[in-house]
Amino acid sequence: MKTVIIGSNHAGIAAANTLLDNYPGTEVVLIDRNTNLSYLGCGTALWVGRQIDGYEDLFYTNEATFREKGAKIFMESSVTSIDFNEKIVHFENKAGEKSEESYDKLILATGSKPIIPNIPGKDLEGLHFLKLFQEGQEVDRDMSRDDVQTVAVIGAGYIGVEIAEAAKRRGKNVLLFDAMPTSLASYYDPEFTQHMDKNLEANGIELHFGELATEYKGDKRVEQLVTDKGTYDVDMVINAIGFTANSDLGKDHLETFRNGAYLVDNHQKTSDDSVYAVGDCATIYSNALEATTYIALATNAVRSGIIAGHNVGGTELDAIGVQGSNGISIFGYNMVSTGLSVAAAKKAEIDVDYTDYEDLQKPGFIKENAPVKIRIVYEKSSRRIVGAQLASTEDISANIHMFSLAVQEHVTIDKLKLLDIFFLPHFNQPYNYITMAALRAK
Ligand SMILES: Cc1cc2nc3c(=O)[nH]c(=O)nc-3n(C[C@H](O)[C@H](O)[C@H](O)COP(=O)(O)OP(=O)(O)OC[C@H]3O[C@@H](n4cnc5c(N)ncnc54)[C@H](O)[C@@H]3O)c2cc1C
Ligand SMILES: NC(=O)c1ccc[n+]([C@@H]2O[C@H](COP(=O)([O-])OP(=O)(O)OC[C@H]3O[C@@H](n4cnc5c(N)ncnc54)[C@H](O)[C@@H]3O)[C@@H](O)[C@H]2O)c1
Repeated sequence: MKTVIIGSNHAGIAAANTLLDNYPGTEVVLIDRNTNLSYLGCGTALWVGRQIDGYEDLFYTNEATFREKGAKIFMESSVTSIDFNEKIVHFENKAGEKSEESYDKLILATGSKPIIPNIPGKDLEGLHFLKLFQEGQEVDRDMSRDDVQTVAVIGAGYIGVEIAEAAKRRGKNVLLFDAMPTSLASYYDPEFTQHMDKNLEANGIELHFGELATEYKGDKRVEQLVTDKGTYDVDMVINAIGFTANSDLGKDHLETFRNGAYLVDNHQKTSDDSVYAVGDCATIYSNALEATTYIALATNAVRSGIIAGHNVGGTELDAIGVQGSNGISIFGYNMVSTGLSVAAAKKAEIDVDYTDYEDLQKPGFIKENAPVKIRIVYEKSSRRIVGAQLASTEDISANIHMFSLAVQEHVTIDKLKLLDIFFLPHFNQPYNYITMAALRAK
Protein backbone atom coordinates (compact mmCIF):
# COMPACT_ATOMS: atom_id res chain seq x y z
CA MET A 1 0.00 0.00 0.00
CA LYS A 2 1.22 3.47 -0.85
CA THR A 3 0.54 6.50 1.36
CA VAL A 4 1.28 10.05 0.29
CA ILE A 5 1.56 12.62 3.08
CA ILE A 6 1.30 16.30 2.18
CA GLY A 7 3.02 18.44 4.80
CA SER A 8 5.96 17.17 6.79
CA ASN A 9 5.80 19.14 9.96
CA HIS A 10 4.60 17.84 13.36
CA ALA A 11 1.42 16.10 12.16
CA GLY A 12 2.85 14.71 8.92
CA ILE A 13 6.00 13.53 10.69
CA ALA A 14 3.98 11.70 13.37
CA ALA A 15 1.86 9.97 10.72
CA ALA A 16 4.94 9.03 8.66
CA ASN A 17 6.87 7.70 11.66
CA THR A 18 3.87 5.66 12.82
CA LEU A 19 3.60 4.04 9.40
CA LEU A 20 7.34 3.51 8.91
CA ASP A 21 8.01 2.23 12.45
CA ASN A 22 5.03 -0.12 12.73
CA TYR A 23 4.13 -1.30 9.25
CA PRO A 24 7.22 -2.69 7.46
CA GLY A 25 6.93 -2.73 3.71
CA THR A 26 4.54 0.19 3.61
CA GLU A 27 5.39 2.78 0.95
CA VAL A 28 5.46 6.35 2.30
CA VAL A 29 5.93 9.53 0.29
CA LEU A 30 6.32 12.89 2.05
CA ILE A 31 5.96 16.19 0.19
CA ASP A 32 6.60 19.61 1.76
CA ARG A 33 7.08 23.06 0.30
CA ASN A 34 9.37 24.29 3.07
CA THR A 35 13.16 23.89 3.31
CA ASN A 36 13.00 22.40 6.80
CA LEU A 37 10.88 20.05 8.85
CA SER A 38 10.02 19.58 12.53
CA TYR A 39 10.61 23.20 13.58
CA LEU A 40 9.36 23.80 17.14
CA GLY A 41 7.73 27.22 16.83
CA CYS A 42 7.41 27.26 20.61
CA GLY A 43 11.14 27.95 20.72
CA THR A 44 10.99 31.07 18.50
CA ALA A 45 10.34 33.48 21.37
CA LEU A 46 13.02 31.80 23.51
CA TRP A 47 15.58 32.18 20.74
CA VAL A 48 14.55 35.70 19.65
CA GLY A 49 14.52 36.74 23.33
CA ARG A 50 18.01 35.18 23.77
CA GLN A 51 16.85 32.79 26.50
CA ILE A 52 18.40 30.00 24.46
CA ASP A 53 21.62 30.24 22.46
CA GLY A 54 20.22 29.71 18.97
CA TYR A 55 17.65 28.00 16.80
CA GLU A 56 19.76 24.98 15.80
CA ASP A 57 18.24 22.64 18.40
CA LEU A 58 14.65 23.57 17.59
CA PHE A 59 14.45 20.80 14.94
CA TYR A 60 13.97 17.22 16.09
CA THR A 61 14.28 15.32 12.81
CA ASN A 62 15.41 15.78 9.22
CA GLU A 63 15.03 14.63 5.64
CA ALA A 64 17.87 12.08 5.87
CA THR A 65 16.18 10.24 8.75
CA PHE A 66 13.13 9.60 6.59
CA ARG A 67 15.23 8.42 3.65
CA GLU A 68 17.06 6.01 5.99
CA LYS A 69 13.69 4.63 7.07
CA GLY A 70 12.83 3.96 3.45
CA ALA A 71 10.47 6.86 2.75
CA LYS A 72 10.58 9.05 -0.33
CA ILE A 73 10.71 12.70 0.66
CA PHE A 74 10.38 15.78 -1.55
CA MET A 75 11.26 19.05 0.19
CA GLU A 76 10.83 22.51 -1.35
CA SER A 77 8.04 20.98 -3.41
CA SER A 78 4.58 22.52 -3.42
CA VAL A 79 1.51 20.43 -4.04
CA THR A 80 -0.49 22.37 -6.58
CA SER A 81 -3.54 20.13 -6.97
CA ILE A 82 -4.98 16.73 -6.10
CA ASP A 83 -6.99 14.56 -8.46
CA PHE A 84 -9.17 12.84 -5.86
CA ASN A 85 -10.91 10.65 -8.48
CA GLU A 86 -7.72 9.30 -10.05
CA LYS A 87 -5.88 9.46 -6.69
CA ILE A 88 -2.94 11.50 -7.98
CA VAL A 89 -1.06 14.33 -6.25
CA HIS A 90 0.50 16.97 -8.52
CA PHE A 91 3.47 18.96 -7.22
CA GLU A 92 6.19 21.29 -8.40
CA ASN A 93 9.72 21.84 -7.08
CA LYS A 94 11.45 25.20 -6.68
CA ALA A 95 12.94 24.93 -10.19
CA GLY A 96 9.36 24.72 -11.52
CA GLU A 97 9.66 21.04 -12.48
CA LYS A 98 6.32 19.27 -12.25
CA SER A 99 5.87 15.76 -10.80
CA GLU A 100 3.08 13.53 -9.64
CA GLU A 101 2.60 10.67 -7.18
CA SER A 102 -0.32 8.27 -7.10
CA TYR A 103 -1.69 7.07 -3.77
CA ASP A 104 -3.83 4.40 -2.17
CA LYS A 105 -4.23 6.56 0.92
CA LEU A 106 -3.60 10.28 1.24
CA ILE A 107 -2.86 12.08 4.51
CA LEU A 108 -3.34 15.84 4.44
CA ALA A 109 -1.07 17.52 7.00
CA THR A 110 -0.94 21.01 5.50
CA GLY A 111 -1.30 22.77 8.85
CA SER A 112 -2.43 26.31 9.42
CA LYS A 113 -1.74 29.84 8.28
CA PRO A 114 -1.75 33.07 10.26
CA ILE A 115 -4.84 35.27 9.97
CA ILE A 116 -3.81 38.41 8.07
CA PRO A 117 -5.37 41.68 9.24
CA ASN A 118 -6.89 43.14 6.09
CA ILE A 119 -6.19 46.82 6.77
CA PRO A 120 -4.56 49.63 4.75
CA GLY A 121 -0.75 49.54 4.64
CA LYS A 122 -0.51 45.76 4.94
CA ASP A 123 2.24 45.58 2.29
CA LEU A 124 4.69 47.88 4.09
CA GLU A 125 8.09 46.62 5.19
CA GLY A 126 8.60 45.91 8.89
CA LEU A 127 5.32 44.00 9.25
CA HIS A 128 5.73 40.41 10.42
CA PHE A 129 3.95 37.15 11.13
CA LEU A 130 5.35 34.38 13.26
CA LYS A 131 4.56 30.94 11.95
CA LEU A 132 7.50 29.58 9.98
CA PHE A 133 11.12 29.27 11.03
CA GLN A 134 11.98 31.77 8.27
CA GLU A 135 9.53 34.28 9.74
CA GLY A 136 11.25 33.85 13.10
CA GLN A 137 14.55 34.63 11.37
CA GLU A 138 13.08 37.79 9.81
CA VAL A 139 11.76 38.97 13.18
CA ASP A 140 15.14 38.25 14.76
CA ARG A 141 16.95 40.20 11.99
CA ASP A 142 14.60 43.15 12.27
CA MET A 143 15.02 43.28 16.04
CA SER A 144 18.79 43.44 15.56
CA ARG A 145 18.47 46.76 13.70
CA ASP A 146 19.55 49.79 15.72
CA ASP A 147 16.72 51.86 14.22
CA VAL A 148 14.12 49.41 15.55
CA GLN A 149 13.36 50.77 19.00
CA THR A 150 9.59 50.40 19.30
CA VAL A 151 7.84 47.13 18.50
CA ALA A 152 4.05 46.78 18.30
CA VAL A 153 2.61 43.31 18.78
CA ILE A 154 -0.97 42.85 17.62
CA GLY A 155 -2.78 39.99 19.36
CA ALA A 156 -2.11 39.13 23.01
CA GLY A 157 -2.74 35.42 22.61
CA TYR A 158 0.03 32.87 23.08
CA ILE A 159 2.31 34.00 20.24
CA GLY A 160 1.77 37.70 20.95
CA VAL A 161 2.50 37.52 24.68
CA GLU A 162 5.55 35.29 24.16
CA ILE A 163 7.08 37.48 21.45
CA ALA A 164 6.29 40.66 23.44
CA GLU A 165 8.40 39.22 26.28
CA ALA A 166 11.17 38.36 23.79
CA ALA A 167 11.18 41.89 22.31
CA LYS A 168 11.35 43.39 25.81
CA ARG A 169 14.27 41.08 26.63
CA ARG A 170 15.98 42.52 23.53
CA GLY A 171 15.64 45.99 25.06
CA LYS A 172 12.81 47.28 22.84
CA ASN A 173 9.86 49.47 23.78
CA VAL A 174 6.97 47.05 23.41
CA LEU A 175 3.32 47.93 22.81
CA LEU A 176 0.93 44.96 23.05
CA PHE A 177 -2.53 45.24 21.48
CA ASP A 178 -5.58 43.00 21.65
CA ALA A 179 -9.21 43.39 20.70
CA MET A 180 -10.21 41.77 24.01
CA PRO A 181 -10.00 43.56 27.36
CA THR A 182 -7.17 41.31 28.64
CA SER A 183 -4.33 39.15 27.39
CA LEU A 184 -4.87 35.39 26.85
CA ALA A 185 -8.66 35.83 26.91
CA SER A 186 -9.29 32.63 24.93
CA TYR A 187 -7.59 30.49 27.57
CA TYR A 188 -8.20 32.06 31.01
CA ASP A 189 -10.81 34.03 32.92
CA PRO A 190 -10.14 37.68 33.84
CA GLU A 191 -9.36 36.74 37.47
CA PHE A 192 -6.29 34.97 36.05
CA THR A 193 -5.35 37.18 33.14
CA GLN A 194 -5.28 40.26 35.41
CA HIS A 195 -2.21 38.77 37.07
CA MET A 196 -0.52 38.14 33.72
CA ASP A 197 -1.40 41.69 32.65
CA LYS A 198 0.15 43.11 35.84
CA ASN A 199 3.21 40.93 35.25
CA LEU A 200 3.56 42.24 31.67
CA GLU A 201 3.20 45.85 32.84
CA ALA A 202 5.62 45.35 35.73
CA ASN A 203 8.16 44.16 33.17
CA GLY A 204 7.71 47.29 31.07
CA ILE A 205 5.28 46.20 28.36
CA GLU A 206 2.70 48.86 27.44
CA LEU A 207 -0.75 47.28 27.23
CA HIS A 208 -3.43 48.44 24.79
CA PHE A 209 -6.38 46.11 25.26
CA GLY A 210 -9.85 46.56 23.81
CA GLU A 211 -8.14 48.32 20.91
CA LEU A 212 -8.37 47.42 17.21
CA ALA A 213 -5.67 48.12 14.62
CA THR A 214 -7.15 49.98 11.66
CA GLU A 215 -4.14 51.04 9.56
CA TYR A 216 -0.36 50.74 9.17
CA LYS A 217 1.23 53.98 7.98
CA GLY A 218 4.66 54.64 6.50
CA ASP A 219 6.55 55.51 3.37
CA LYS A 220 8.21 52.23 2.43
CA ARG A 221 8.53 50.82 5.93
CA VAL A 222 5.96 50.96 8.70
CA GLU A 223 6.27 54.11 10.83
CA GLN A 224 2.92 54.32 12.58
CA LEU A 225 0.18 52.03 13.77
CA VAL A 226 -3.31 53.49 13.81
CA THR A 227 -6.01 51.96 16.01
CA ASP A 228 -9.58 52.91 16.83
CA LYS A 229 -8.19 54.68 19.91
CA GLY A 230 -4.96 56.37 18.80
CA THR A 231 -1.89 56.62 16.57
CA TYR A 232 1.46 55.20 17.69
CA ASP A 233 4.98 55.66 16.31
CA VAL A 234 6.42 52.19 15.73
CA ASP A 235 9.47 50.73 13.98
CA MET A 236 8.22 47.19 13.59
CA VAL A 237 4.91 45.30 13.91
CA ILE A 238 4.34 41.62 14.70
CA ASN A 239 0.86 40.33 13.86
CA ALA A 240 -0.34 37.41 15.95
CA ILE A 241 -4.13 37.37 15.81
CA GLY A 242 -4.56 33.61 15.44
CA PHE A 243 -4.34 30.80 12.90
CA THR A 244 -6.80 29.38 10.44
CA ALA A 245 -6.73 25.99 8.73
CA ASN A 246 -4.75 25.68 5.51
CA SER A 247 -7.20 23.61 3.51
CA ASP A 248 -6.85 25.15 0.05
CA LEU A 249 -6.00 21.83 -1.64
CA GLY A 250 -9.09 19.88 -0.57
CA LYS A 251 -11.73 22.42 0.35
CA ASP A 252 -13.73 21.96 -2.87
CA HIS A 253 -13.83 18.17 -2.56
CA LEU A 254 -13.94 17.46 1.18
CA GLU A 255 -16.39 18.45 3.88
CA THR A 256 -15.08 21.30 6.01
CA PHE A 257 -15.73 22.97 9.38
CA ARG A 258 -16.79 26.63 9.74
CA ASN A 259 -13.15 27.84 9.64
CA GLY A 260 -12.33 25.67 6.61
CA ALA A 261 -10.63 22.81 8.55
CA TYR A 262 -11.20 19.35 7.10
CA LEU A 263 -13.95 17.58 9.04
CA VAL A 264 -12.60 14.26 10.29
CA ASP A 265 -14.03 11.28 12.14
CA ASN A 266 -12.38 9.57 15.11
CA HIS A 267 -9.96 7.78 12.75
CA GLN A 268 -8.90 11.14 11.23
CA LYS A 269 -10.72 10.14 8.04
CA THR A 270 -12.28 12.91 5.94
CA SER A 271 -15.48 12.69 3.89
CA ASP A 272 -13.40 10.83 1.22
CA ASP A 273 -12.68 7.22 2.26
CA SER A 274 -9.09 7.33 0.96
CA VAL A 275 -8.19 10.67 2.50
CA TYR A 276 -7.18 11.44 6.10
CA ALA A 277 -6.41 14.84 7.64
CA VAL A 278 -4.25 15.55 10.69
CA GLY A 279 -2.97 18.46 12.76
CA ASP A 280 -3.86 22.10 12.24
CA CYS A 281 -5.67 21.51 8.93
CA ALA A 282 -8.23 19.19 10.58
CA THR A 283 -10.99 19.40 13.17
CA ILE A 284 -10.69 17.78 16.57
CA TYR A 285 -13.22 16.49 19.11
CA SER A 286 -13.37 18.43 22.37
CA ASN A 287 -14.38 16.40 25.42
CA ALA A 288 -15.15 19.62 27.29
CA LEU A 289 -17.53 20.93 24.61
CA GLU A 290 -18.67 17.41 23.69
CA ALA A 291 -18.48 18.62 20.11
CA THR A 292 -16.18 18.89 17.13
CA THR A 293 -14.03 22.02 17.20
CA TYR A 294 -10.72 23.52 16.02
CA ILE A 295 -7.65 23.76 18.30
CA ALA A 296 -4.27 24.46 16.68
CA LEU A 297 -1.60 22.90 18.91
CA ALA A 298 1.53 20.83 18.23
CA THR A 299 0.35 18.30 20.81
CA ASN A 300 -2.88 17.69 18.88
CA ALA A 301 -0.91 17.52 15.63
CA VAL A 302 1.30 14.73 16.95
CA ARG A 303 -1.57 12.72 18.44
CA SER A 304 -3.74 13.00 15.36
CA GLY A 305 -0.79 11.98 13.17
CA ILE A 306 -0.31 8.82 15.25
CA ILE A 307 -4.02 7.99 15.00
CA ALA A 308 -4.10 8.44 11.22
CA GLY A 309 -0.87 6.45 10.83
CA HIS A 310 -2.31 3.42 12.61
CA ASN A 311 -5.66 3.53 10.86
CA VAL A 312 -3.99 3.84 7.46
CA GLY A 313 -1.56 1.08 8.45
CA GLY A 314 -4.44 -1.28 9.22
CA THR A 315 -4.84 -1.06 13.02
CA GLU A 316 -8.12 0.48 14.05
CA LEU A 317 -7.40 3.22 16.60
CA ASP A 318 -10.01 5.67 17.85
CA ALA A 319 -9.17 9.24 18.81
CA ILE A 320 -10.20 9.90 22.40
CA GLY A 321 -10.75 13.64 22.01
CA VAL A 322 -8.75 16.48 23.56
CA GLN A 323 -9.09 19.21 26.16
CA GLY A 324 -6.86 21.82 24.48
CA SER A 325 -4.47 21.69 27.46
CA ASN A 326 -1.95 24.49 27.26
CA GLY A 327 0.57 26.50 29.23
CA ILE A 328 2.61 29.68 29.18
CA SER A 329 5.55 31.06 31.16
CA ILE A 330 6.28 34.79 30.94
CA PHE A 331 8.93 36.60 33.00
CA GLY A 332 8.69 33.74 35.50
CA TYR A 333 4.89 33.79 35.81
CA ASN A 334 3.38 30.43 34.86
CA MET A 335 -0.16 29.71 33.74
CA VAL A 336 -1.73 26.44 32.61
CA SER A 337 -5.27 25.60 31.61
CA THR A 338 -7.34 22.79 30.18
CA GLY A 339 -10.86 22.52 28.85
CA LEU A 340 -13.15 25.53 29.21
CA SER A 341 -12.83 28.73 31.20
CA VAL A 342 -16.07 30.20 32.59
CA ALA A 343 -16.07 32.67 29.69
CA ALA A 344 -15.53 29.91 27.10
CA ALA A 345 -18.31 27.80 28.66
CA LYS A 346 -20.68 30.77 28.53
CA LYS A 347 -19.84 31.33 24.88
CA ALA A 348 -20.58 27.64 24.19
CA GLU A 349 -23.85 27.95 26.17
CA ILE A 350 -22.77 25.39 28.77
CA ASP A 351 -24.18 26.33 32.17
CA VAL A 352 -21.25 26.12 34.61
CA ASP A 353 -20.22 26.94 38.14
CA TYR A 354 -16.66 27.32 39.36
CA THR A 355 -14.67 27.03 42.52
CA ASP A 356 -11.56 29.09 43.29
CA TYR A 357 -8.82 28.73 45.87
CA GLU A 358 -5.53 30.44 46.53
CA ASP A 359 -2.78 29.30 48.88
CA LEU A 360 0.96 28.90 49.16
CA GLN A 361 2.34 25.96 47.21
CA LYS A 362 4.19 24.61 50.27
CA PRO A 363 3.80 24.97 54.07
CA GLY A 364 4.73 28.43 55.46
CA PHE A 365 7.93 27.13 57.05
CA ILE A 366 9.43 26.46 53.60
CA LYS A 367 11.25 29.59 52.40
CA GLU A 368 11.20 29.00 48.65
CA ASN A 369 7.49 29.23 48.24
CA ALA A 370 4.84 31.23 46.37
CA PRO A 371 1.06 31.53 46.11
CA VAL A 372 -0.88 29.33 43.67
CA LYS A 373 -4.24 30.28 42.23
CA ILE A 374 -6.63 27.60 41.03
CA ARG A 375 -10.06 27.60 39.41
CA ILE A 376 -12.01 24.46 38.62
CA VAL A 377 -14.97 24.84 36.25
CA TYR A 378 -17.80 22.29 36.26
CA GLU A 379 -21.13 21.85 34.54
CA LYS A 380 -24.04 22.73 36.85
CA SER A 381 -26.38 19.93 35.80
CA SER A 382 -24.01 16.95 35.51
CA ARG A 383 -21.28 18.35 37.85
CA ARG A 384 -18.65 16.99 35.41
CA ILE A 385 -15.42 19.00 35.42
CA VAL A 386 -15.13 20.93 32.14
CA GLY A 387 -11.98 22.93 32.78
CA ALA A 388 -9.28 24.13 35.15
CA GLN A 389 -6.82 27.02 35.37
CA LEU A 390 -3.73 27.40 37.56
CA ALA A 391 -1.27 30.26 37.95
CA SER A 392 1.84 30.82 40.04
CA THR A 393 5.51 31.74 39.95
CA GLU A 394 6.01 28.13 41.15
CA ASP A 395 6.11 25.37 38.54
CA ILE A 396 2.52 24.12 38.87
CA SER A 397 2.35 22.87 35.28
CA ALA A 398 2.06 19.11 35.91
CA ASN A 399 -1.18 19.56 37.87
CA ILE A 400 -3.03 20.29 34.67
CA HIS A 401 -2.54 16.78 33.28
CA MET A 402 -4.78 15.37 36.00
CA PHE A 403 -7.49 17.91 35.15
CA SER A 404 -7.12 17.04 31.48
CA LEU A 405 -7.85 13.41 32.33
CA ALA A 406 -10.74 14.48 34.58
CA VAL A 407 -12.36 16.40 31.72
CA GLN A 408 -11.72 13.54 29.29
CA GLU A 409 -13.26 10.98 31.65
CA HIS A 410 -16.19 13.17 32.73
CA VAL A 411 -15.11 13.07 36.40
CA THR A 412 -17.45 15.10 38.64
CA ILE A 413 -16.27 17.84 40.99
CA ASP A 414 -17.55 15.71 43.89
CA LYS A 415 -15.19 12.85 42.99
CA LEU A 416 -12.28 15.25 43.42
CA LYS A 417 -13.15 16.22 47.00
CA LEU A 418 -11.61 13.19 48.69
CA LEU A 419 -9.10 12.23 46.02
CA ASP A 420 -5.89 10.79 47.51
CA ILE A 421 -3.34 13.57 46.95
CA PHE A 422 0.03 12.96 48.62
CA PHE A 423 1.74 15.49 50.89
CA LEU A 424 5.42 16.27 51.30
CA PRO A 425 6.53 19.74 52.49
CA HIS A 426 9.14 19.90 49.71
CA PHE A 427 6.28 19.87 47.19
CA ASN A 428 2.90 20.82 48.69
CA GLN A 429 0.64 21.23 51.72
CA PRO A 430 -1.42 18.69 53.68
CA TYR A 431 -4.52 20.75 52.86
CA ASN A 432 -3.84 20.68 49.14
CA TYR A 433 -5.30 23.56 47.10
CA ILE A 434 -6.88 21.09 44.69
CA THR A 435 -8.74 19.39 47.57
CA MET A 436 -9.63 22.73 49.13
CA ALA A 437 -11.00 24.11 45.87
CA ALA A 438 -13.05 20.95 45.30
CA LEU A 439 -14.42 20.98 48.88
CA ARG A 440 -15.60 24.56 48.38
CA ALA A 441 -17.64 23.69 45.29
CA LYS A 442 -21.34 24.53 45.71
C1 LIG B 1 5.47 30.79 17.29
C2 LIG B 1 4.65 29.56 17.58
C3 LIG B 1 4.70 28.98 18.84
C4 LIG B 1 3.94 27.83 19.11
N1 LIG B 1 4.01 27.27 20.36
C5 LIG B 1 3.32 26.14 20.63
C6 LIG B 1 3.44 25.51 21.90
O1 LIG B 1 4.17 25.96 22.79
N2 LIG B 1 2.72 24.37 22.12
C7 LIG B 1 1.90 23.83 21.16
O2 LIG B 1 1.30 22.78 21.40
N3 LIG B 1 1.77 24.43 19.94
C8 LIG B 1 2.46 25.56 19.66
N4 LIG B 1 2.34 26.16 18.43
C9 LIG B 1 1.39 25.63 17.46
C10 LIG B 1 2.04 24.49 16.66
O3 LIG B 1 3.26 24.91 16.11
C11 LIG B 1 1.09 24.03 15.54
O4 LIG B 1 -0.11 23.62 16.13
C12 LIG B 1 1.75 22.90 14.77
O5 LIG B 1 2.83 23.40 14.03
C13 LIG B 1 0.78 22.20 13.83
O6 LIG B 1 1.49 21.23 13.14
P1 LIG B 1 1.02 20.71 11.70
O7 LIG B 1 2.03 19.72 11.26
O8 LIG B 1 -0.41 20.29 11.76
O9 LIG B 1 1.01 21.99 10.77
P2 LIG B 1 2.15 23.00 10.34
O10 LIG B 1 3.16 23.14 11.40
O11 LIG B 1 1.42 24.23 9.90
O12 LIG B 1 2.84 22.28 9.10
C14 LIG B 1 2.21 22.13 7.87
C15 LIG B 1 3.23 21.74 6.82
O13 LIG B 1 2.56 21.58 5.58
C16 LIG B 1 3.36 22.14 4.54
N5 LIG B 1 2.46 22.50 3.44
C17 LIG B 1 1.34 23.26 3.48
N6 LIG B 1 0.76 23.35 2.27
C18 LIG B 1 1.54 22.63 1.42
C19 LIG B 1 1.50 22.36 0.03
N7 LIG B 1 0.53 22.82 -0.75
N8 LIG B 1 2.47 21.59 -0.51
C20 LIG B 1 3.48 21.09 0.26
N9 LIG B 1 3.56 21.33 1.59
C21 LIG B 1 2.62 22.08 2.15
C22 LIG B 1 4.04 23.33 5.21
O14 LIG B 1 5.22 23.70 4.53
C23 LIG B 1 4.31 22.80 6.62
O15 LIG B 1 5.58 22.21 6.72
C24 LIG B 1 3.11 27.30 18.12
C25 LIG B 1 3.08 27.87 16.84
C26 LIG B 1 3.85 28.97 16.58
C27 LIG B 1 3.82 29.57 15.20
N1 LIG C 1 2.26 28.04 24.62
C1 LIG C 1 1.51 27.49 23.68
O1 LIG C 1 0.89 26.46 23.85
C2 LIG C 1 1.39 28.19 22.35
C3 LIG C 1 2.31 29.17 21.99
C4 LIG C 1 2.15 29.82 20.76
C5 LIG C 1 1.11 29.45 19.92
N2 LIG C 1 0.27 28.46 20.28
C6 LIG C 1 -0.88 28.12 19.42
O2 LIG C 1 -0.72 28.62 18.10
C7 LIG C 1 -1.95 29.13 17.61
C8 LIG C 1 -1.78 30.56 17.15
O3 LIG C 1 -1.41 31.40 18.25
P1 LIG C 1 -1.88 32.91 18.28
O4 LIG C 1 -1.25 33.58 19.44
O5 LIG C 1 -1.73 33.52 16.93
O6 LIG C 1 -3.46 32.78 18.50
P2 LIG C 1 -4.35 32.93 19.82
O7 LIG C 1 -5.68 32.45 19.43
O8 LIG C 1 -3.67 32.38 21.01
O9 LIG C 1 -4.41 34.51 20.06
C9 LIG C 1 -4.88 35.44 19.13
C10 LIG C 1 -5.20 36.72 19.88
O10 LIG C 1 -5.46 37.74 18.92
C11 LIG C 1 -6.57 38.50 19.36
N3 LIG C 1 -7.18 39.09 18.16
C12 LIG C 1 -7.91 38.47 17.20
N4 LIG C 1 -8.26 39.35 16.23
C13 LIG C 1 -7.71 40.54 16.59
C14 LIG C 1 -7.67 41.81 15.98
N5 LIG C 1 -8.26 42.05 14.81
N6 LIG C 1 -7.01 42.81 16.62
C15 LIG C 1 -6.41 42.58 17.83
N7 LIG C 1 -6.40 41.38 18.43
C16 LIG C 1 -7.03 40.37 17.82
C17 LIG C 1 -7.46 37.52 20.11
O11 LIG C 1 -8.30 38.18 21.03
C18 LIG C 1 -6.42 36.62 20.78
O12 LIG C 1 -6.10 37.08 22.07
C19 LIG C 1 -2.96 29.02 18.74
O13 LIG C 1 -3.74 27.87 18.53
C20 LIG C 1 -2.09 28.85 19.96
O14 LIG C 1 -2.72 28.09 21.00
C21 LIG C 1 0.37 27.84 21.48
